Amino acid sequence: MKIFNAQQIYDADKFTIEKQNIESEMLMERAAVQIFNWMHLRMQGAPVKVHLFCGIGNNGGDGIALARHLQEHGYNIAVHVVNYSEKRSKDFLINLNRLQDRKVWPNFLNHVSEFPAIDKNDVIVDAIFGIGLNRAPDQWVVNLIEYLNASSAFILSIDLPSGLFMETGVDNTAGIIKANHVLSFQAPKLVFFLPETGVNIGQWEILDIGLDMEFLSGLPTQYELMGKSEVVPMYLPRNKFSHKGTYGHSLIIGGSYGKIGAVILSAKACLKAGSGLVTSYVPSCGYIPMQTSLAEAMVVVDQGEKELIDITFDIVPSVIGIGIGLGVSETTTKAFTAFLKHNKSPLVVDADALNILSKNKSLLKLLPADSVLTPHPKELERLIGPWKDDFEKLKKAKMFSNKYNIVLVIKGAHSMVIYKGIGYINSTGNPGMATAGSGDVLTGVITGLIAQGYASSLAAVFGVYLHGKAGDIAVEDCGYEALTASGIIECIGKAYLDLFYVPQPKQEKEQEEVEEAKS
Ligand SMILES: NC(=O)C1=CN([C@@H]2O[C@H](COP(=O)(O)OP(=O)(O)OC[C@H]3O[C@@H](n4cnc5c(N)ncnc54)[C@H](O)[C@@H]3O)[C@@H](O)[C@H]2O)[C@@H](O)CC1
Ligand SMILES: Nc1ncnc2c1ncn2[C@@H]1O[C@H](COP(=O)(O)OP(=O)(O)O)[C@@H](O)[C@H]1O
Ligand SMILES: [K+]
Repeated sequence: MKIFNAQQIYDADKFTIEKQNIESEMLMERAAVQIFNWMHLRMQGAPVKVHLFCGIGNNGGDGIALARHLQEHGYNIAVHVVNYSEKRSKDFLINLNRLQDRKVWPNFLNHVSEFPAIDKNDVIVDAIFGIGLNRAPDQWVVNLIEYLNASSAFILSIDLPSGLFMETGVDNTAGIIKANHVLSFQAPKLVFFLPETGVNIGQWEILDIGLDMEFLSGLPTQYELMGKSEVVPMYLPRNKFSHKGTYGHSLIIGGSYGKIGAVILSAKACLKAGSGLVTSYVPSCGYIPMQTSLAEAMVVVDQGEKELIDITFDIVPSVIGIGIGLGVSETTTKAFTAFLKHNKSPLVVDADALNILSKNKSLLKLLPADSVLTPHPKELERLIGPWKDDFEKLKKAKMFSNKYNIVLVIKGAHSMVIYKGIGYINSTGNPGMATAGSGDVLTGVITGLIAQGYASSLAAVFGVYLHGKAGDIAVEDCGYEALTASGIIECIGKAYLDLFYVPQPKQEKEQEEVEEAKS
């Protein structure tokens, strides 16, 4: 699913209005009706107090139009206009008049107003600012936002939580609504997925307000949300007459004394992802643990007993995953440097190999084109330097990826793959995956996909999706706390199966169950 910037949404609004030959307030009406239906379905006329806080732009207009529908259906509403500017939008005014025609008189708030009392059981509709916020809100509006956040009432934000900018970070985070639920128009917004801004969003949902799909699908975007329908076409089906050589030979290089487990996890995940053959390359102390815990993998040992000192081997791997459990000693750094100088295989670089690259930036140019780097945020900071907010982080990450011609996987909740200026945002995964070794599993999965012939950028996007989906499936049986990296590996197979799972219509399923019970 494409993620649009504010200008693209305004352009789509304009195009739709012209093509459908409608007034702009019709779009606002569609938006308001959709939100009303959403609320009505859940509230079923309940006499809960609904406070609508409406700005004076079109986001506020949505709120005012919604108030009319709620009032017409007998809901207990209070409308507060957050009067932060004289420049009321045309459609806001149209809807304000319609509301006043129905004898609903909003409470106009300004910098000297006392804020209305709100009970924790009330519902707040946040229609203060939408995608049009272009400077920090005045202090009294920040105070109001803080007041609403502190109320403990359920907050439903329209389009996006007020106070978030579409294309830059926020200095004063006190001025951002903490939404329990966001109803966003047409497509999710980038800020929903970034760690600094995403924390303000509980759940989000998309409402279709009928913006022209042809126009939207023709827009080039810098970000894309990758769900099942985006990744299924990447899947490479297997050929009946294939053999293990068809699916490549992965080499997993890493490990040091006390960290052989990382290589075991990675190699196991690589096999489960479908690599035809897997060899691990470890210091000699890793020989027995590798051979006893993973029968399917071959093992080549380094001359070093406790760490890698000379990375040489006589196999020709299709792809190499390197860095897990490696350590950053001077000896290993030398061995890694020498390896990079003669290596010709595609690389997936993780963990300590990234840390060595960060300390020796001149090595970056030795990476083969389209190598995949998988840093978590701390490793990323070591590679690209600090950032002032998530938007600057993305800008720097894109520059880094372009400069070295690499695929960058920024790990975290909603891991993002950066490649050729585009950010592919992952939709799977859960907080149970914040556990030791889950990154090692990801390295194995991506390596295993490249071995099978996936282009490295596709392997990164598809691999991140599968890894997260495996975590989502695994967590269903054990809960967040008990999820382990091994648990994720066990569900890689189910994550593949899920790609092609089509839920059965309920009736059909029930019928089958009846037949089964009869027989
Ligand atoms: N026809 C349309 O364009 C539609 C727009 N929709 C709504 O319109 C919203 C965007 O509306 P607007 O562009 O009017 O913008 P907003 O309502 O988000 O912002 C209000 C206006 O206040 C001004 N402003 C920005 N920052 C300010 C600040 N810190 N202090 C004071 N004033 C500030 C801006 O000039 C902006 O136009 C969307 O988020 C969505 O909710 C929906 O009604 C659907 C259709
Ligand atoms: N809250 C979360 N939601 C979704 N995925 C997560 C979350 N926390 C961590 N992950 C995933 O788990 C993995 C953790 O990797 P990493 O930090 O390298 O762990 P380790 O070094 O222990 O292997 C990444 O793929 C990341 O995206
Ligand atoms: K809002």
